[in-house]
Amino acid sequence: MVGQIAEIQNTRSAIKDHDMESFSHDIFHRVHPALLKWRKQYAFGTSYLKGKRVFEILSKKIPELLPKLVSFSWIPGFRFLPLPINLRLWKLHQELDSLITGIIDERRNSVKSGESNTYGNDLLGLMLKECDSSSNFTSRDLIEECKTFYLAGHETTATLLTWTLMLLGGYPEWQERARAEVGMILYETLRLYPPAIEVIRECVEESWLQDLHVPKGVSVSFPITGLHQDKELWGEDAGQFNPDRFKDGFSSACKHPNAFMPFSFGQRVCVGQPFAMIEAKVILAMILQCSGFTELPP
Ligand code: HEM
Repeated sequence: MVGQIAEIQNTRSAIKDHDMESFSHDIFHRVHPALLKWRKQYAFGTSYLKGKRVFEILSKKIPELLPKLVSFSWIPGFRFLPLPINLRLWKLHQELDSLITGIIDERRNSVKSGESNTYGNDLLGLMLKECDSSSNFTSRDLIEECKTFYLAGHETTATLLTWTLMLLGGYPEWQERARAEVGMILYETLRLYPPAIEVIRECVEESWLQDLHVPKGVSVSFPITGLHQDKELWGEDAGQFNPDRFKDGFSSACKHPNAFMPFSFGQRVCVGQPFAMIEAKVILAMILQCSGFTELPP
């Protein structure tokens, strides 16, 4: 039992750290050597080990400072004061910028030096082409987009997989069915434990949400977890793990088509959604194929 939990925890830390070397030993090598080629395909054309410090800053170092920063956020102009916490934050941002600039420059230089004749067709290559051909997409935008992708594509899928393994440990009957119905299981996990627990939107014009007045400029938070576990929308078993509710698609799983929104909705819907689902399905299929874990302790 302890071993099974340790396996889940190890998998989480392997996924979370994006330490693809150890991850490959745990998962790829034990499953199918043909899958090893996937280790070479990255959005930024560089190994995750190179991006490790970027991940560390975005998902550990900056979040560590957040509680303190939030507690001072009511002081007008606080973020501009050269206090130790702000200095630390600015330094981390500087380091982040120079790491990402390094990755971008490396790609630019490979074309300049003739080592390669195109920027390539991965995410960074496509963004670089856009940056060179459009005045609307500046080098600053490029750096910020890279940061968004590093952050948005990292913690979310790892969290989804962690909760999926937790739930499969708690509901062993679903481990067998998972081989055929992995999609439903992932959706049900996303419903119960959405990695993004809320989305925030600024109201650009005075609006009414039924009888709730929302003045222009006010930020509105949509609590995704609350929406996903609302009994009025999902029925009395809203708090239970029941992937079967998705067997006929989203529309029949719930009373409102937009009540399931782990990837948000509308114009700013997650651009990584199809990628994240494929990534999660492949990793889960590989884990199920090679792991022997069955039940979690009561
Ligand atoms: C289970 C995995 C994931 C979940 C639950 C998730 C969830 C979300 C949500 C809720 C948003 C909207 C945030 C907002 O509007 O405030 C979002 C945006 C975004 N996501 Fe994901 N995401 C996941 C995986 C990924 C992956 C793998 C990538 C990249 C490879 C990615 C890239 C992005 C980007 C770039 C945005 C910003 C889109 C925009 O503002 O136009 N996400 N994601």
